[in-house]
Amino acid sequence: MTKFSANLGFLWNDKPLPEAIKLAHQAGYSAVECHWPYQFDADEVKAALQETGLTMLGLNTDRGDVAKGENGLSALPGREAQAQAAIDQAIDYAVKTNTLNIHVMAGFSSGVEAEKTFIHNLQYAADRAKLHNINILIEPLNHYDAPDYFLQTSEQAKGILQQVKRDNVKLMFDCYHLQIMEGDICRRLEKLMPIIGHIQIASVPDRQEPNTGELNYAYVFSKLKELGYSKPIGAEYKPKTGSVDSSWLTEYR
Ligand SMILES: O=C(O)[C@H](O)C(=O)CO
Ligand SMILES: [Mg+2]
Repeated sequence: MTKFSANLGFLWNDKPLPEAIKLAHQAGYSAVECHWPYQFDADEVKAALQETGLTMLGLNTDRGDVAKGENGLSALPGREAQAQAAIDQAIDYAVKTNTLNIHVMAGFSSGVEAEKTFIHNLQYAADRAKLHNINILIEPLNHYDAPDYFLQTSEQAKGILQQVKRDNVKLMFDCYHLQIMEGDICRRLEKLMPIIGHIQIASVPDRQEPNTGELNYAYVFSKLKELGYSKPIGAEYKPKTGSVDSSWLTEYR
């Protein structure tokens, strides 16, 4: 049976996070994940997780000054202090809510110095997260939604992970972004499985319910089953009608 995690950055994101967790549980999700939970009291989030029995699979580091267009800090040379403060904040929240993974956001940058900075900040994050059994994730984003984002492909991510040299830093394989940037999803899943920490889905190209669009997720899920992947898959999509309808879940379970 394929299990799914509700991404509460997109699903029920008009509700307070503790309420969204309960709605995800009622809708039949096996886990939850979020984007930036920091405005919500960690104790209340933890209580909702305990009440529902759901696990929070992931949260993101702060993006920086969003009004100025920032989308992460960890690959920005000269911003190490802020990037590491964002990592500390994420670890603190993850510890309080028993969250399993932290997505360290790179930001808009490019070049050798940006890569060195990203690797250095990832090592900082990995060593601190390890003390709490938390994994660090890095995620390539597609160049339509996040033009000039530092990390754009799984090949680039693999090279970064080889240089970071920490076993608790993994790839967040978002099928939506990687279908747009590289395609060949099933072969890539197979090849990259040893370094994959979490998988996310949405339809391509509209980023809506996964049972529409150019990617055949029934086939992708059968491939994941064949590969022995049994963790919940992150449903990170924008509901077509604006309100969440999880009836697509029954097609894949
Ligand atoms: O947009 C995504 O795919 C993400 O997973 C995210 O964490 C925010 O950029
Ligand atoms: Mg994603």
